[in-house]
Amino acid sequence: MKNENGDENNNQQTDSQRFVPRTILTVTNLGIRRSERWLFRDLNFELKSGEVIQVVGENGAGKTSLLRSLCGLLPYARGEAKWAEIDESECLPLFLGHLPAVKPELTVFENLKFHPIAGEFATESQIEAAIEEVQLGFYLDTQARYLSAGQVRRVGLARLLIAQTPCWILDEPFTSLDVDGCHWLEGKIDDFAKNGGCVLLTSHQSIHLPTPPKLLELSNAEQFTC
Ligand SMILES: Nc1ncnc2c1ncn2[C@@H]1O[C@H](COP(=O)(O)OP(=O)(O)OP(=O)(O)O)[C@@H](O)[C@H]1O
Repeated sequence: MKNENGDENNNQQTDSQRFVPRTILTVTNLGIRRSERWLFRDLNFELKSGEVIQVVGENGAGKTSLLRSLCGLLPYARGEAKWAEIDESECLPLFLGHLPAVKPELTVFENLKFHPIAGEFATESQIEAAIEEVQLGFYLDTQARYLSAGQVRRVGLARLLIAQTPCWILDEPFTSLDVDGCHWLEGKIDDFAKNGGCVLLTSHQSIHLPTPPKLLELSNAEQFTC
């Protein structure tokens, strides 16, 4: 895979690395079909600790379908997606979808507390700290229905701060974020990878990290009917 500059890239592998690298996800000959069409048939890649991979491609190329399949939300038609074994104290992976899955009738706090993956091991003070960090402290007990689109996105992203997982799967996580929010999220992704996390994400915008993400390209041109 190549980075945004077109160079071969072993990103996030530095001398100051503070973790033992391991392969978190191995994708082999993966194929996904929607209706009567293959989106892709032979996708192969690995996601390792410390890596950030950005899935890119035109609208309809299959980026969301890929992420949802890897998280078990959409069946794939062929091939294999194998996750590493993880510690009991971890869960795998944390998926934030294109829509942030924030329940409007729950408060900001409750949306974190009752999230089945992120909320499982988090204490109340960790949840409150996460809400402060995404600048929603004032809205802690406010029902999410009263938040703006960017604030709803921030509730979803706050889950990243409390989840005990080595892997984030993020579908268009920058959607609705203001400029400061985008910078903040880029910083969080960079920190997470530097500390041994791995991130697979889609974004139609360039992501500015000290080491550019690897690019995984999907193409409409490879789609065909069957
Ligand atoms: N529920 C569905 N049933 C049938 N086909 C679907 C369904 N959802 C998506 N598709 C088709 O699958 C293809 C890939 O969609 P997907 O959402 O994965 O693309 P994407 O690369 O994420 O696009 P975008 O950049 O627009 O978000 C599209 O052609 C779409 O029409």
